Amino acid sequence: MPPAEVDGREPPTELFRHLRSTPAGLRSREAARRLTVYGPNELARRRGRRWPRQLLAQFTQPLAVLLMIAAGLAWAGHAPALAVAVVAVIVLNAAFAFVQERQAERAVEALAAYLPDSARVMRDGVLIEAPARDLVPGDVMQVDEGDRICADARLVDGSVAIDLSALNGESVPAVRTADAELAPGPLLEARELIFSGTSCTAGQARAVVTHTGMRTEIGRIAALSQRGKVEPSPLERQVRRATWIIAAVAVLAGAAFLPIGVLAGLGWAAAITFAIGLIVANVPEGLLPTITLALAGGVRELARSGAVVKRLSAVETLGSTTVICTDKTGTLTENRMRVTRVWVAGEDRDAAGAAADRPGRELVRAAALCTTAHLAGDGTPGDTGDPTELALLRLAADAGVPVHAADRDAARTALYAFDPRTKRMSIAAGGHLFSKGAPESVVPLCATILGGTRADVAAAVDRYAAQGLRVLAIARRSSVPAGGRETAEAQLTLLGLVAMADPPRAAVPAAVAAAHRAGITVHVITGDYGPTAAQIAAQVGIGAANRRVITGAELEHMGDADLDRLLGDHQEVVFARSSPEGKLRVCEALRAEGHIVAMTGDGVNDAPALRRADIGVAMGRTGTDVACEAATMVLTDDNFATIVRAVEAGRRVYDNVRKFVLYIFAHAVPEVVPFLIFAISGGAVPLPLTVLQILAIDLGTETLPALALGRERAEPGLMDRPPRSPRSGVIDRRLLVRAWGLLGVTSALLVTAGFFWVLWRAGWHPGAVLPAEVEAKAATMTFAGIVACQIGTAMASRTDYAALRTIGVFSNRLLLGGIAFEIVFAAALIYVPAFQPVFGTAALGAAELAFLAPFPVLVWGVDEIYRARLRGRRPGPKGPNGSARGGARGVE
Ligand SMILES: Nc1ncnc2c1ncn2[C@@H]1O[C@H](COP(=O)(O)OP(=O)(O)OP(=O)(O)O)[C@@H](O)[C@H]1O
Repeated sequence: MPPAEVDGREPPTELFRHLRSTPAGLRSREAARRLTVYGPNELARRRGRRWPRQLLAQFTQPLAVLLMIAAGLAWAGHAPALAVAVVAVIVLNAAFAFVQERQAERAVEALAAYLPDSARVMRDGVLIEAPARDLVPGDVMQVDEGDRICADARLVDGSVAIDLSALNGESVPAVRTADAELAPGPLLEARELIFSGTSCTAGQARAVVTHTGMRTEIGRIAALSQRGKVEPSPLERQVRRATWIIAAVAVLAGAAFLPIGVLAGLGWAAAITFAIGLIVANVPEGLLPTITLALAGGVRELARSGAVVKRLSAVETLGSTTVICTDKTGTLTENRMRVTRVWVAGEDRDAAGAAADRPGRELVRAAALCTTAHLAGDGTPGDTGDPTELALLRLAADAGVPVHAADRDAARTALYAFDPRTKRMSIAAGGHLFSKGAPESVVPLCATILGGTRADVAAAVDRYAAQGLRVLAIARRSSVPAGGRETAEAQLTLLGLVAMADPPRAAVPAAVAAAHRAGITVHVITGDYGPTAAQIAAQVGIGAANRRVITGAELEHMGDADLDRLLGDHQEVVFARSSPEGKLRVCEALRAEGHIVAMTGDGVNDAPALRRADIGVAMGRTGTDVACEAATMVLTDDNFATIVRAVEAGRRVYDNVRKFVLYIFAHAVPEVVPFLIFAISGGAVPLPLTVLQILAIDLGTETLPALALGRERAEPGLMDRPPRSPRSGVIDRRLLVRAWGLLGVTSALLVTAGFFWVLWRAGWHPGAVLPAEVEAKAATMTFAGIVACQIGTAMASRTDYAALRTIGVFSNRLLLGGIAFEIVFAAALIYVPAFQPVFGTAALGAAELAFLAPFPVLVWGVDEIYRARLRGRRPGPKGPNGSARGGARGVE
């Protein structure tokens, strides 16, 4: 039987009774049973089908309406075949766009699975990490600074500050405490309650879960999670604008064709038909959904390689990243700390001999007591807590003075949590105060230094730091005066120093080098000590010879102009002992200089900088939920190398979008030129292409190769180029010149040659009237010629700069399949007798096919020459002045 409904405002003992739970939590069998009764702790997705409306929207969007008007005109103009064909265009496009958008949506929704929420709950008397969806009423959960709260609960121990902005829009954190006076009033203001959807910004507490899933306050308000909202990216907006411009040009061109066609002797009805055909052919209606799908493909691929982005547009921003500001611990390094040296009783020892005498044992014990982490098996199934503290607990265990978590926690009478500003933490136990933290923070609070002078301590710190070791000072006080943290953390006795190694991740040096080749500057912003951070930076190749180290204090005193000069100086900087404000300042200074900044962070205090950066990068493993919420991208492996991979994926997706835009644009010229010839000749030349043939190209032969180009692999040299300027549009002059001027004109020449060749062979001369079969054959030659040229264009579009052989002529299987389909489709229209009268085609003979055969190679070849010339002219990316726009060339 499920426990009684509670409102959570009862006193704890009563609440536990009602919920049939205890401060030690539920047994896992009972929790599993409750899960089947209450259902998973999730917010139900909006019910009801959305797809009918989404599908309908495809038909009511402006381009579809434009095409419908065209169909109506065709019908009114007694061209029913054309009207039906245009309606087919509309229906097929809508279906296509609908499917693509659904896929894109699904890709973003699926991301949630990569970032499962979890909570720490007591099960069978042990604190474990469980999926948030498994929480049930009666569970006792622990809430720490930075956690996202995933159920409504009543505090039973401790106190926390809660950011309730998701529920009431109030951005000032509210204090919630277990022993608050019970007072009537609105639920959200109850001082003993915490709510799902809010986050903990400070403190630590335990709470008993009262409501889960849709029964929580946020479930009731039905404010659904915003995660993964699909919003148009700058790229999509640009393409939408371009689509409109092209549609307008097509309509204008169609309208201009009307009088020209009539003058050429077409007659009004035929002229209108052709005008409509031109419009329908040139409106790039399929472009936008294809781009959305390409971005979604990028999102999916990034997620698989460890970078979960929250919106499609991030993929494209990533591609233009110019600066990465990374922290050190866990991102550049493995975050697997191991104490290697200690300084105690005036001497330097290795870890094995740390506790050889009494001062050593006292140091090691004090360090281990001043922790809140748990080693595996010591109250938790796996290691939990700060790796720095785990290293201290392990040191104590290995040195023979183990500190057990349960004894430690029982003995503790006060906890002054780690403060990233002061960089130290303290606890009180057994009448003593124990402090540990950064030496600059702890040593000044010490009245006594055991085993040496302050100068000895400073020398030891620098010696360790120069080896890249992280140094903690450990101190003790034999009394705990009343009066709060500041009074307590004074008059300390320094017991010694502990130095720990945290080796760089294996993949990082190569990733840093790749970032440098790609013209990206890497700054380190870390809480650690300058010389330690500088040593790690040197090990992974950040900063090379002119690496600058700026401490938090120096940054604070630095004026804006000096900071701008420092950052604009083409050198990589290590910001050590940095504060969250410092991080934000560096971020803003870089952005003001026009940089696209990717900034990592993990703590609650990093949230503002993560929000301000172009790409806020949170650490999925060790980062707090608050940081993950604020970030645009979450790394599931916390690895710096993944950021660089994500930049590469962003560049590739952007490149691929350009590839299919190029491909789709290129056909306009060979389609329009034959009409122009017909019109300019005043009808002396037969019509080179029927309207339905144009539509067949647009709809039938072209779509699959275009999609396949969106899946092209990275081009060699992709990461040897400087970052793309964020101001440059996806459709730039170079693209248009290449699409229309080069590929388009070449195709138009070939296609026209084919057309006239057929006429010439039949003995045609200007003004001559030929049999209908000959005219049909000539038009079919134009049609087949355009298809053949588009095959060449597809191959040419596969690379932007590189020669095709460097990526392999046959390496894009999808494209080969698309081309095969294109050929079969075109052949069907040409040879199937039932289609011939509809499309105005006639069978081509061996001679015509032989004439067409070189077309693809010629178009592709011309583009190969163009790209080869481009490569010759472009400054080599690895040249001495590799043109990294605004990027420091730290290491070459
Ligand atoms: N649990 C801890 N207890 C006491 N002091 C700590 C603890 N963790 C870190 N420190 C001290 O605070 C300093 C800054 O730590 P912080 O966690 O802010 O940065 P970090 O992990 O070294 O670097 P990064 O910002 O690159 O992740 C450390 O160099 C250390 O001296």
